[in-house]
This record gives sequence, structure tokens and C-alpha cells, in this order.
Amino acid sequence: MSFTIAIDGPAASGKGTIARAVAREFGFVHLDTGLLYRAVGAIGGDPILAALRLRPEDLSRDGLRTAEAGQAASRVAAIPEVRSALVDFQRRFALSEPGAVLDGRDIGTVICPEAQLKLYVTASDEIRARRRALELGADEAHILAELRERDARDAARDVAPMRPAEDAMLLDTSQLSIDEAVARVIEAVRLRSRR
Ligand SMILES: Nc1ncnc2c1ncn2[C@@H]1O[C@H](COP(=O)(O)OP(=O)(O)OP(=O)(O)O)[C@@H](O)[C@H]1O
Ligand SMILES: Nc1ccn([C@@H]2O[C@H](COP(=O)(O)O)[C@@H](O)[C@H]2O)c(=O)n1
Repeated sequence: MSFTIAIDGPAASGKGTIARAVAREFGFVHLDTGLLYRAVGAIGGDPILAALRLRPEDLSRDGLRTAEAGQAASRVAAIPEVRSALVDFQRRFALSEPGAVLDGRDIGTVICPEAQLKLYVTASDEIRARRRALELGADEAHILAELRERDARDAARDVAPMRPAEDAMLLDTSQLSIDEAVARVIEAVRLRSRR
């Protein structure tokens, strides 16, 4: 039987950090689905065509981690045809190996609604901005405004808005170290896989 872990939540809440560590612990494959939207935004031109023609190597383009690339991703991610062009790639990835971790905004609700474990990872706006500003060496106030704008757009869009799946485990990492957050998820995977 395959085991899929779906991790959603707002920007810089720690989804990717947890996803990578949990995938490493269990030998699962990991897909950061935000990279798909970042790549589509960065390619430019018609975003629907860019999504339809997206190749795996586009996910390693330079500059995809910047705040500007995040904003461009969030704008193209609100276009229904862009989202539908990327569904198959994500679902195929989830089924490509017996164990997979995908992180994003709609993994538990749309891409992998049958996932064995769903998480919705949050942290306060201020803490997320501080962590991201440290990571990028950027101005904290600027990052805070950028995260809030992006989260608002992601939560308000008509198609696949960012929200927790009804059966998601909620994890607020505001007061948790990376190791503590990862340990909680590893424990949840172990409990769920014994059922
Ligand atoms: N519990 C934690 N304590 C301290 N720092 C953390 C914690 N979790 C994550 N971080 C740091 O916060 C930053 C954002 O984390 P991460 O990239 O995992 O977030 P994300 O939710 O995947 O972001 P995005 O939505 O942009 O993909 C990183 O620099 C990471 O090292
Ligand atoms: N499943 C997803 C993943 C991402 N998005 C959009 O992409 C933007 C960038 O994502 P990061 O995880 O790299 O920050 C994000 O703000 C969303 O607009 C998405 O819609 N669905």
C-alpha cells in the first residue's frame, strides 16, 4: 500500500522544512508544489501555455525562491486553467513511489484528498516574516507585507483556495523548533501507518 502525506499551509510556515525532513526519515519522495507555480510565473508569456509545457528542469531555474517569484506564482496560481494543467503531474508524482510527501496549498483538499496523513502547518504572520527575512537576508517589514498579500490572494481565489482539509492535523510551529515540529509529524506518521 502507498502512503501519501499532504502538507498545506500559508507561506513560510515551515511546510517545506517539515516535508523534506519527514521524507528523509521514511525514505519517501518529496515534491514542493509551490515550485511548479513559481516556475510558471517566472517563465512569463502566456501562463496557461507555460503550465501546459512545463518540464521538470524548469523547477531548477535560478531565482525561483525570491519574494518576487512568490508573488508572480500567486498571481498565476489563481488562473483555473493553470491549476488544471498542473494536476496530473502532481498526482502522478504522488503515486510514483510507495511513499510520497507533497507540500503546497491544495494538496489535502484537491490533489491528494485520499492522502493517509494531512497536515495544515501555520505560524504567526510575524514569526513567518522573521524566519523568511532571515533566510533571504531581506527586510522583515517588506516580507511581512508580501506574505500577507500572497496569503490573502491564495485564500480568496475561487479555485482550490488555500484552506485546511476537514481531516487535516493542525500544526502551529510558532513556538516550536524545527526539530520539535518534525518530531511531531514523524510521530503522527508512525501512528497513522500502524492503523
Ligand atoms: N519551527 C521552525 N523554527 C524556526 N525556523 C523555522 C521553523 N520552520 C521553518 N523554519 C524556517 O523558516 C523558513 C521558512 O520555512 P519553509 O521554507 O519550510 O516554509 P514553507 O512553508 O515551505 O514556505 P513556502 O510557502 O514559501 O514554500 C526557512 O528559513 C526555515 O528554515
Ligand atoms: N499547491 C500549491 C502550491 C503553491 N501555490 C501557489 O504558489 C505560490 C508559491 O508557493 P510557495 O509554497 O513556494 O510559497 C503560493 O503563494 C500559491 O499562490 C498554489 O496555489 N498551490
